[in-house]
Amino acid sequence: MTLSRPSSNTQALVDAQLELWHHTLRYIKSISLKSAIDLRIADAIHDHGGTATLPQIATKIVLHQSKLPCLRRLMRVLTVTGFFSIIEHPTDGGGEHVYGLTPASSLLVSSTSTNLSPFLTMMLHSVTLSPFLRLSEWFEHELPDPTGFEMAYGQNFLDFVGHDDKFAKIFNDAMVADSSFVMDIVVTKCSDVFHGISSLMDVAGGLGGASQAISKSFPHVKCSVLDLPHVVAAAPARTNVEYIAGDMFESIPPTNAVLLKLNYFFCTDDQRKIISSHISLFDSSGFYVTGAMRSVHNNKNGQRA
Ligand SMILES: C[S@@+](CC[C@H](N)C(=O)[O-])C[C@H]1O[C@@H](n2cnc3c(N)ncnc32)[C@H](O)[C@@H]1O
Repeated sequence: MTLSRPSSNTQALVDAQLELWHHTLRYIKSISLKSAIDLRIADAIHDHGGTATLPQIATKIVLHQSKLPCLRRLMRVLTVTGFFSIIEHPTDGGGEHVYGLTPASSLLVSSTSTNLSPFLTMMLHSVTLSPFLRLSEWFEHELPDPTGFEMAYGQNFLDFVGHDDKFAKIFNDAMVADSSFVMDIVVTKCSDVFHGISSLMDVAGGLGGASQAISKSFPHVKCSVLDLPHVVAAAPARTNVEYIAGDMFESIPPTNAVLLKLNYFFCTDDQRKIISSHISLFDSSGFYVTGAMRSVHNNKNGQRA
């Protein structure tokens, strides 16, 4: 039996359907990544010397034996997307795929200082993701309020973190992971921004990971962290960093330079305006905002320095 070729119209229709499927199922990439993080597959490969077969991975993770074929399918997704590499293919005579780490999955190995798993865990958590499922509903409401997050939970992101101990731990671990990763790069590659300043206020600086890295590399900069009282109460003792309990929406203590690391990312537009108005009150020589690996340095007149 010979199959007749589809007409160009039919082909276009089927191509369009395929494109829709691709767009619709794109989340499989993120969900597979989340599974790899939760199952600690990168650790399993790393602990096995950097390369491992499926049965070797299976001995290092929590997996029901009956799910081994399913793990193989997950690894297929994760290698096709380039997240893990295939070092060796099985031969005709049998054998197993040998999997290895890529530069991206190397950043999920928990024993390294560049481990970003906690940050991805927070970003792929159902608390963070579920408001996006209601994005179209958010478009029905008049600006400025509520944000998508507020619509889903009745409070803004930072308040939610303050009221939910379990998510707060996930969130704080995420911030510590991000700080230890990014600050190593900031203090070595962007050191010029710290010259010529004598004090720095890390506004909403959490447990102070960023300030500690700055203080260690630039001892001439007096670093302080401003955060909410319950966060400051958990801050590490005996560091060169001063911890100040306060509310950034009430006031920000005067300082030579301000660091706002990741805060703008989580603030509403109104909250950003309040913070900016506090900062503009004092004679600050620097205003650093970091988020999504971008860094801005403005002088007090708003000009880029
Ligand atoms: C996105 S985290 C950023 C933490 C830190 N800058 C970092 O990058 O690791 C937000 C921080 O804002 C703090 N925060 C929330 N509301 C605050 C407020 N009103 N005043 C001061 N800090 C606040 C939280 O406790 C949390 O530590």
